[in-house]
Amino acid sequence: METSGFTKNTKRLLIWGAGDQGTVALDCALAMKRYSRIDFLDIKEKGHRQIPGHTIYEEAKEKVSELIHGYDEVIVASGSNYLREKKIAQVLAAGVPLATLIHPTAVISPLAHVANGCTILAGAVVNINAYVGIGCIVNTHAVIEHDCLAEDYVNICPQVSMGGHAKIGRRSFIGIGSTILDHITVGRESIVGAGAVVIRDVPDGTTVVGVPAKRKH
Ligand SMILES: CC(=O)SCCNC(=O)CCNC(=O)[C@H](O)C(C)(C)COP(=O)(O)OP(=O)(O)OC[C@H]1O[C@@H](n2cnc3c(N)ncnc32)[C@H](O)[C@@H]1OP(=O)(O)O
Repeated sequence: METSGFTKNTKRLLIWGAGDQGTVALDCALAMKRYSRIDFLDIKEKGHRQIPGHTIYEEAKEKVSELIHGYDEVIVASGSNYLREKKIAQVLAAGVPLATLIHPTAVISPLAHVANGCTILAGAVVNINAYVGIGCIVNTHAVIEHDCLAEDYVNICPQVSMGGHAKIGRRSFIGIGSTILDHITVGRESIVGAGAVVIRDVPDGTTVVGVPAKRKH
């Protein structure tokens, strides 16, 4: 697991995205007691939101690189897998470290791998030999069982359960409360609807819903 050197309350964090995912990231970062200062970056149209105690900087293209260099770590907080990937690429290109936010109540096996830029929320479990790629969201109380793979930029919603050896392809979205049986693969850029039970492999670019999950027409 990469935690980029735990030091209490000394680092400055920039959260890129001040929407719902941004405030959830703030909550997680505060619980970690790792950051001395936490601010936001977002586009102006959304900028009427106030988050007391935290500055929301306007996201102007030409200023992004300069601004993020004023912080020790950046987390990209967007529910869109595409936007997260795009913005993470900008952060990496600027040479600023990505934060990895792991809520203190999440249980991560020391033998699991959580890549940089992930947000792992309260009560989530990542079990032994599981691998979670760059920029994933593992939401509240999701369970990623032993030997699972979540490729880069996956969004795993609250209360999702993945049985052992299940796999989720890059940029897929796994809806709230769904279950992926052990040894099942969900392809890349696929969507699993809320509450679905996935009992067969899902091809790339496919949306499935229901119990058992079937392709949505
Ligand atoms: C912290 C957070 O809030 S994290 C976010 C949590 N949110 C989620 O997990 C939402 C996940 N999204 C869904 O489940 C969505 O319904 C999707 C992506 C599967 C489909 O969305 P859309 O393409 O907009 O589908 P739409 O609402 O038009 O429904 C199309 C059909 O699929 C059915 N359907 C849609 N979602 C589901 C579902 N989860 N389970 C079963 N059937 C479904 C609808 O009933 C409808 O059926 P009909 O044509 O027979 O009437």
